[in-house]
Amino acid sequence: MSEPVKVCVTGAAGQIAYSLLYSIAKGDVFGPNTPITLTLLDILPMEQVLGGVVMELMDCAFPLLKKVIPTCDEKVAFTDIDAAFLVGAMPRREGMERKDLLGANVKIFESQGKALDQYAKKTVKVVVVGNPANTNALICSKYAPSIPKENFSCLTRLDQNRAQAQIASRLGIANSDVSKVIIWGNHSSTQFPDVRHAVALVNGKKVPVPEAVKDDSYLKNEFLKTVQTRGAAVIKARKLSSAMSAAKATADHMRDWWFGTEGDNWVSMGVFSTGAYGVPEGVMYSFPVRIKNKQWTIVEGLEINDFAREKMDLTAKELIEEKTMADEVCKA
Ligand SMILES: NC(=O)C1=CN([C@@H]2O[C@H](COP(=O)(O)OP(=O)(O)OC[C@H]3O[C@@H](n4cnc5c(N)ncnc54)[C@H](O)[C@@H]3O)[C@@H](O)[C@H]2O)C=CC1
Ligand SMILES: O=C(O)CCC(=O)C(=O)O
Repeated sequence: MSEPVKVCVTGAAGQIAYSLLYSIAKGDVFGPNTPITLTLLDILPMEQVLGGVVMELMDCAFPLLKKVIPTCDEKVAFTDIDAAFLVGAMPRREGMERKDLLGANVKIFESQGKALDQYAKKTVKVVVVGNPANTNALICSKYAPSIPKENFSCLTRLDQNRAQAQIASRLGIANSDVSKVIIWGNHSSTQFPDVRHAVALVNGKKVPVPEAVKDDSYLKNEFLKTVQTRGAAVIKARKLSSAMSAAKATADHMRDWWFGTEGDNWVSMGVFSTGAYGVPEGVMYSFPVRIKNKQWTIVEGLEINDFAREKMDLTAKELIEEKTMADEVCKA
């Protein structure tokens, strides 16, 4: 067996972590032969709950799990880690937009950015889940200048999975028979779920999704709205935000970053924009990426029509506004 991968999960006493820790410890993310040591960060009032999570992890008797360290200290949580799942943040409640969380959550990511900068390996891979995820990831990276910007990302895989599942259900095919769905932009209700380049396997044949669905109006309206507002719909129904699906998507995100994407397939990740597809530089924007040797590259050359351009610009505008607000919060 190889050396253990050192993994930190923040918000470890919360609801997403409850599912995510199971997946990580079982080997779904770093592979079935990779031992893991876990540091679990949460805040002091959650210390007792965190203790319960540690007991349960122990009682699972996972073969790969070598050590579990619960802590409320960022130094202990981040020292020498290889991968960070930054989940810990306040979730929104009914009636709120995710950016309403900026005031409360952005400071967490300023502090954790500084701590990652000081204590984590420079090769650490960071996925930010806590909302507003794109802007939190941007702030975290800003305050960790010694770690390459490419090592920071935010979760839009849940939106990708939602879009994929909607199309599969519409076509009556398996989820795995839909690929190359793209999420552009912010993990918010302005995101642009784009299936113009997506492919469906129908009766053994690969067909472009728009051709298979045969309903442009559905794809431009109902489908878009359903994916954009899925988080709010779950909150309305559960009175709690998505957790199982968020954990599954987080595990998918890091697994693909760790092991790479297959063939010419791509996945969506929020990453630092350097201007691809006319997206403004300096925001964390979700793009289609291919991954090799733990490095992502944005898929080039996809055609952007007027409809897509408008949607992509709208979500970029929101991210620029969030960035300004976040910088103000950090200055205060
Ligand atoms: N990007 C995405 O696709 C998704 C993002 N989310 C977001 O993930 C975040 C967590 O959601 P849940 O687990 O449902 O919330 P939760 O409230 O169940 O758990 C959050 C945990 O974070 C902890 N926490 C708060 N401040 C912290 C700090 N400074 N350091 C470490 N831990 C801290 C809390 O004590 C709590 O245990 C929320 O912001 C939610 O909106 C949720 C679903 C999907
Ligand atoms: O919608 C929210 O604010 C919480 C969970 C979330 O981000 C989602 O379900 O997409």
